[in-house]
Order: sequence, then structure tokens, then C-alpha cells
Amino acid sequence: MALLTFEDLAALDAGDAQVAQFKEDYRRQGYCWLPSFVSSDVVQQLQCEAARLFEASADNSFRSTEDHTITLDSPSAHTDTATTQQSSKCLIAQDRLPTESQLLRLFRSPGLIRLLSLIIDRPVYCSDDPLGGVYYNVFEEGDALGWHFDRSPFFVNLLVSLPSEGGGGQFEFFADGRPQQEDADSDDVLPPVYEAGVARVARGEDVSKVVRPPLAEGGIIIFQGRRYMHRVTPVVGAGERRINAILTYADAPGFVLNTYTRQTFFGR
Ligand SMILES: O=C(O)CCC(=O)C(=O)O
Ligand SMILES: [Fe+2]
Repeated sequence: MALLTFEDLAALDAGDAQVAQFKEDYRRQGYCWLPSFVSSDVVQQLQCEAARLFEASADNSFRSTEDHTITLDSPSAHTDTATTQQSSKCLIAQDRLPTESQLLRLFRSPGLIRLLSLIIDRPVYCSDDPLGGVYYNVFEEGDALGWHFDRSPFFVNLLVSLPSEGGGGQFEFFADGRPQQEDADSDDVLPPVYEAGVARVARGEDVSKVVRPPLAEGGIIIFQGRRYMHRVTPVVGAGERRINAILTYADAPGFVLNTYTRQTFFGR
């Protein structure tokens, strides 16, 4: 596929073959990949910005370390301990970004919002959360995201800086998507047969359908995180770092995080 920059993509129309391909990828394989979404200059600016914020003050980021189930609940006495997952990472909240940040500009750009709406086939709006609208994730040695299903239907993830070869920090997902639920309220319940399958993957017993999309710095992955179980493998090696930015969009204006989520991931 020819590499399309942000400017090329922002100009695409609903009837464009490229948009149809992204839509089809997203629907059929659970994700679509926009390589080189931002130019290498912008990638470098974002790398510098994130590193500067991260290193300038411990107050600029918050480290969360959690044990959780694959549906992101707290493990209880009834949880199969072999499927309990560990996640740890540091987040740099949106309110720590300088007003002139390219990441803020990208997050709010009408071109990206329009493109997303076309790909996922419904209107999307920027999250209004002052901390969790758009934020950097920093994974250092030993950090990872355990296997999980997201609470929100999709995520938009810009890869800013990847560890070197062999340094881990790989995004992986289980190719069997969870069956679509008729009843939106039952969304957190996994059908028993399906649950047995994902438990084998979460226990590391079955990797036959684990997919590792080839991601690269500067690209964006739009992923159906509530339908497909996914993880980020541990970062391996002193000094290795993985930095990505999550851009949060909602199906209605005015979305904000609840107090619990803000406390857990941003510490305030
Ligand atoms: O950073 C990634 O590749 C995955 C992020 C993710 O799973 C999440 O934010 O829920
Ligand atoms: Fe996720």
C-alpha cells in the first residue's frame, strides 16, 4: 500500500477506495493500520516531548500497577489465578502537554475525526476528559499490559517510540473475536465456550491464533478492543522504552472518565 500521510488521509472521501479498504480491515480483521500517519519530523517531536515530560519531573506521570482479570475486573476468590494478568505502565496526562503540542493538534484535528467516523461507520467526538482525552503511555523494562478486553469499543493508538529488536513491548491479539452481544448490557459476560478459548490464550497455552500486527513508529492502529482480547508483551532490557499515545473518542460529545478510572490510571 502506498504510504499516506495525515494530510493525504484527511482529504479522503467516503467513496474513496482507500477508505473502503480501511473500513473492511477494521470490520473483518479487528483493526486497521495507518502507517506513517505522522511524518518522521513529527514523530521526533513527539518522542522528545514525551521523554522531556517523563524525565523532567516525577509529577508529570503516574505509574499504575495492577492485577486484573481479562475483562479488567479485580481478581476475586473465584478468579482462576492462572488467567489473572499483571499490567504496569506510566501515563502522562493530557493536562501535562504544552498547549502547542502536536499531539493535541492531531487529537483535535477535524481530518482525523472525519476519517475515524468513516472507518468505524458512526460519528465520533473527542473525549472531553482533561486528563484522559489524549495521553502518552510509557512502558519501561518489565512493564506490560496483560491480556484484556477494553471497556470501550475501539482505541486509536499512535506508536511514538518502540523498543529495539528483541526488546519486547509487542502488541498482540487473539484472532477469535468475541461474539457480538445482542444486549448491550451483557457486554461484560463472555459466552462459556468462548471463555474457555480465551482462558487458554491468557494462560499462555495456545498461541495458534495470536496475531502480532507489524506496527511501526509514526503509524496509528485503530483496534476493536472490546471484541478482541489483546495485550502488550513485557519490555525487556535496561533502558528499553515503548511510548505510545492513546487518543480517546466517544460516540457523544462531553465524555469524561469516572473518578475510579482517573484515580487508577492518573492518580488524581
Ligand atoms: O498500546 C497498545 O498497543 C495497546 C493499548 C491498549 O490495549 C489499551 O490502551 O487498552
Ligand atoms: Fe486495551
